Amino acid sequence: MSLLELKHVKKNFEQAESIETVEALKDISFEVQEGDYIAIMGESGSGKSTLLNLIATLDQPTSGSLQINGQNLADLSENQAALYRRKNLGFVFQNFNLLNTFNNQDNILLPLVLNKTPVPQLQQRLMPLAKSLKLTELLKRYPYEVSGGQRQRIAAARALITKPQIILADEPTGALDSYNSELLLRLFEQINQAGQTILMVTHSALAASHAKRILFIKDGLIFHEIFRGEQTSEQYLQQITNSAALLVRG
Ligand SMILES: Nc1ncnc2c1ncn2[C@@H]1O[C@H](COP(=O)(O)OP(=O)(O)OP(=O)(O)O)[C@@H](O)[C@H]1O
Repeated sequence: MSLLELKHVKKNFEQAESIETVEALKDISFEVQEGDYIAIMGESGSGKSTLLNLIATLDQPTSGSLQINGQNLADLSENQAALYRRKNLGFVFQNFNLLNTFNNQDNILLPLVLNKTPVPQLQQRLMPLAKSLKLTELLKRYPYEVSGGQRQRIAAARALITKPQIILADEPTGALDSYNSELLLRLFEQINQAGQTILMVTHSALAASHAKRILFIKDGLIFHEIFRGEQTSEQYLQQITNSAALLVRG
């Protein structure tokens, strides 16, 4: 059984100011296996965030189905969906909301505290993650005392600390310089090798080249798909750049 299965997913938005319906997703079908690392690329407005929001149960499809571990997401009540999100999903989104009244360490630990994780486990989970993201020195400081890139790394640590089965990342490196991007992508690779599944929306060919598989979305449809396979990093990056160019032209 696939971890995630989307069948003929369609999402329309009615616009308040217009009689026209926006067909954000027209007919999307694909499967995700446990341990996959998938990048989703596409022009602005092609439907990437809409797709991620449906998988996150933050929105419902107009038609079609989404199943996770064989469970149809449409059958979940609001409470069950909230529980599913907290237990199974980690969100690494650009608009990180860190709490300025908590120091960085408490911000990262918050999801574990909410899950009532036993206190001895808190530090055991925190320390390796803080080390990989080079946050150890910043733990006692407050979010407003660190840089934007550091804040984003803290938000990523908070999303990853529960070891979610699926990580949903929307432009996780969008606001990061190359040093911070590299740290985050290296961590994504490590946790993927350890078995966590990642779906990452990105505009960056370099970020996408860390994924094993890339879906190119155009006008609400999957336009093209590529796999890393046995290619070298250079060959893969070239293939991504060519595919992205095709997306604009095709
Ligand atoms: N809540 C909404 N109401 C109306 N239209 C929407 C809504 N959300 C998205 N859309 C429209 O759906 C289409 C897809 O938007 P989406 O945000 O999924 O694109 P995207 O590929 O993530 O773009 P970007 O790369 O710019 O973030 C766009 O035409 C957008 O204007």
